[in-house]
Amino acid sequence: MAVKLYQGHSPHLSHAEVNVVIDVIRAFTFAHYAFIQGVQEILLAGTTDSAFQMKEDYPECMLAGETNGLYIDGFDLDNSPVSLLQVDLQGKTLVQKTTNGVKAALNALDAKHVFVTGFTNARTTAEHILQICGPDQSIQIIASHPTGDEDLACAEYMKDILENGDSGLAAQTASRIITSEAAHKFYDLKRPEFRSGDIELCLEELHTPFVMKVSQNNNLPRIVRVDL
Ligand SMILES: O=C(O)[C@H](CS(=O)(=O)O)OP(=O)(O)O
Ligand SMILES: [Mg+2]
Repeated sequence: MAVKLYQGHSPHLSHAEVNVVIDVIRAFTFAHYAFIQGVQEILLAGTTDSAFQMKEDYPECMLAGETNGLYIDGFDLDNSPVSLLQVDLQGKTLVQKTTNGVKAALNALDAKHVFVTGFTNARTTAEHILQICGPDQSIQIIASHPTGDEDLACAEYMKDILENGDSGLAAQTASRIITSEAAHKFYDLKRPEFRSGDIELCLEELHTPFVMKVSQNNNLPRIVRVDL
């Protein structure tokens, strides 16, 4: 199984059997918790304007996301997984717009299967890929933060599972996440808009029986839940 790692919003990718886009802090941890809270699907928006356009086209949907990590005026939700714990999203459609993960996912659609995950669903996603891929198939893992270590650590963790069947890197990966540059602001008391609880959720591997796959129906990329 050929597993290659990339970093950034738009690395030069070949066509592959599988692309996995990683965003630990916080886009795809947020998405994971949204599915746990019952969301139906998550449309991917590359810009704030396109998110508002989707809201016009689909008035029932809810807008979620951030600019520079902060809530966007006119959105229903920000990009905080903690904020979702009290929200019932049963049957809802979200539109998600974020700085790194969503952009990288929109640039990684040229593959037979496209998955997204944070650390919370990384092992489940890697084990699913082992089930669906043969030994000669190509897998590309994209760490979406252009310079951060959190997504790269998670990508290396998944690569280890894919190549060695298991990984003893979970604790080391969690340590790299919590000490990453992107995590610092969540522990800065001068920045109350960032909650340390978000990082705690980003660090906890969950054992939920589904993966998050990007479907490209009618040219509108969306994350859907695939039950295992
Ligand atoms: O919302 C987030 O945590 C980040 C914003 S920043 O890179 O930390 O400023 O966006 P994401 O697309 O989830 O990495
Ligand atoms: Mg991130």
